[in-house]
Amino acid sequence: MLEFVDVEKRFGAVVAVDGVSLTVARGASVALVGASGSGKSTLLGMINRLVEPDAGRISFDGTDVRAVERTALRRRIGYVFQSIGLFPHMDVAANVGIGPKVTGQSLSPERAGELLDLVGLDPAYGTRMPDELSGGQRQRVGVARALAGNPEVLLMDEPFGALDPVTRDALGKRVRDLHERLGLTTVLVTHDMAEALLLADRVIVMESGRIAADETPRALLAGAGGSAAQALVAVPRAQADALEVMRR
Ligand SMILES: Nc1ncnc2c1ncn2[C@@H]1O[C@H](COP(=O)(O)OP(=O)(O)OP(=O)(O)O)[C@@H](O)[C@H]1O
Repeated sequence: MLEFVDVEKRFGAVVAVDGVSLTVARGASVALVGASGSGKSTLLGMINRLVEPDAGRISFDGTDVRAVERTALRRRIGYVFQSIGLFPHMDVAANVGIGPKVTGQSLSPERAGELLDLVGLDPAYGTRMPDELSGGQRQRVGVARALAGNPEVLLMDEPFGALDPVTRDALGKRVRDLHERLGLTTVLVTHDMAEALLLADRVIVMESGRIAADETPRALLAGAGGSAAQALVAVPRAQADALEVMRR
């Protein structure tokens, strides 16, 4: 579904993405993890042309993304990010329908309601204004908005970063469920290795713009992936061990 071939992106002297080659199969659920500044968001943003590479090629469903018009590409690729950026003067239903509206279509209230239901929000929230929602509810609206164009791919950049742990867990599970039900190909950027291990089928660890490891959660938990990956896995493992000791 997605292919990167020798992709490079520089910002002045900084090499944000340094010769990445990668394929993502249709239906895969991939997490991108790594330290701050390792190039995760830049790599993600090149898929829907928020960021243009300096070298290399990115294909979506077999076509070079540069050959696809940006609005057409973004209809097929839903995008959710941390500061979700709902339009404050538009109600929730209008915010959910903003993508189709940009391409000259309109979303019926029924469809907006269906999308809200899909992300676990009461369809009656469609008439609320964004400032009448909690942070978690706003993120759910962001996911509904990303799904409004029936995308094949869902890109998520730290979508749960600002949420409390309980809401974060619930929304993570909901997104994983939607991934299955809608047959999406999902790429999730997260700082949280535990989240990556629990939600994705494949975990890619970025380090200084390169792929340091590309493993299944099971392989990572069994010790694969090298030192950078294992340093990240050590954090949730140590927490789980500490809790287990307290329980005894
Ligand atoms: N628009 C930009 N202009 C200049 N430098 C940028 C820009 N976007 C990213 N960078 C730089 O590129 C590098 C990679 O940034 P990127 O945001 O991709 O990392 P990240 O792994 O997603 O980090 P974080 O986890 O903190 O979001 C960093 O050094 C960053 O400062």
